[in-house]
Amino acid sequence: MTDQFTFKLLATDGGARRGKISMPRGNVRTPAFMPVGTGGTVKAMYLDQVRDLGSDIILGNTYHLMLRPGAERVARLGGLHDFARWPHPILTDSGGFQVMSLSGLRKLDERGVVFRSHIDGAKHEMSPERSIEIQGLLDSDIQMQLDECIALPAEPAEVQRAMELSLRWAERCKTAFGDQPGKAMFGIVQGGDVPELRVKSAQALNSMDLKGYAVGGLAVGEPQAVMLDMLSITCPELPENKPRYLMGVGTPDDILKSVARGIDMFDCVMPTRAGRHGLAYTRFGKINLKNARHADDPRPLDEESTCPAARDYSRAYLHHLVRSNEALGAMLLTWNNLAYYQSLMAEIRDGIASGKFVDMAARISEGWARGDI
Ligand SMILES: O=c1[nH]cnc2c(CCNCC3CCCCC3)c3[nH]c(NCc4cccs4)nc3cc12
Repeated sequence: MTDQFTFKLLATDGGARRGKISMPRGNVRTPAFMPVGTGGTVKAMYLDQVRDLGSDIILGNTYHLMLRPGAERVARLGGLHDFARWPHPILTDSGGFQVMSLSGLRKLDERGVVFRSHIDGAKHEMSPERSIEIQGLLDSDIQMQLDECIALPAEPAEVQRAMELSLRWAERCKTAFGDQPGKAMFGIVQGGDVPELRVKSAQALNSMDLKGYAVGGLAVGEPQAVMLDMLSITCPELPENKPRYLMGVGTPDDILKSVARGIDMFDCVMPTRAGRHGLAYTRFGKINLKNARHADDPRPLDEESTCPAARDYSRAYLHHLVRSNEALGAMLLTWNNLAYYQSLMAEIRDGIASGKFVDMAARISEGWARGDI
């Protein structure tokens, strides 16, 4: 048990890192995949299942929770951990990214973002200070700075403006967060696909001596090669004794290639959202259970999996559930997908610890390419 927030680098293998984040509510083995818990729940899952799959930490969704049921109400009810019955670490985002992608009428300026709720149209103001206050009311263990993430491609001048605004907001978030020993506030590196802006953003955040660093502004429409190039430029500028979180990433292939470039933490809606849309992630690649070719297939998704959803149900049955829009279809495929992602992360952690990351990554990628699934 610890009352501090610490990161320990346990092993490296090329650019890949094996580490451990220690917090009062528990430890996070890195590289880690963080399931997205939107309204304090990972959709279509019980949180006990999420935990049993090997998830050390989940994401709380600040934008949704501040609108409904409200951050002050969650605080009155004891904070998000008690509210959702998840006693382990929670990382909350600032809410800013979803304001930009979910809410209607919005205005962004130096003070922050003014927007209308997509639920009832009510007007809300989100400043860096208010975002940190909300994340504190949720009793979040890792809080994210408010930032401005712009879609790519974008004009370099626009990339620079958003990056410099995000740096000023990082300072304000650091001040608002203050000194909370068992918790962390992570800065977010911006700079789009412009190398010198990425370096400038990383170096400026570095000098703020934060407890962790996210790489933002990626997986927003650019090709994977551009994303990977930006990681190769950004990660070396970040302190090696602090965790690095690549926001919104990604596919299993994205994760393998990003771990190889020094990333420790990932979040992505893909495994959960895809599960609700009939898509199964397996070690043989993706399988779309909506496809009629599965209608008579008695095989499970993966008979060697330890996850019942992958091992015990025929593809024919899963196809039937998905085609009939049965809730159990979404439940079983979400369960399978998160189990696959967490098994991939466990294999990655073992590969790094045994100095076999490159061979392991090659073997995993060949499995996806096998086809005939
Ligand atoms: O610079 C960024 N700053 C802040 N957030 C970002 C996010 C959201 C990460 N997941 C938040 C979760 C919080 C809890 C609820 C679910 C989201 C990104 N997601 C992506 N790509 C995936 C994308 C998803 C949608 C459009 S692009 N790039 C991102 C870049 C940034």
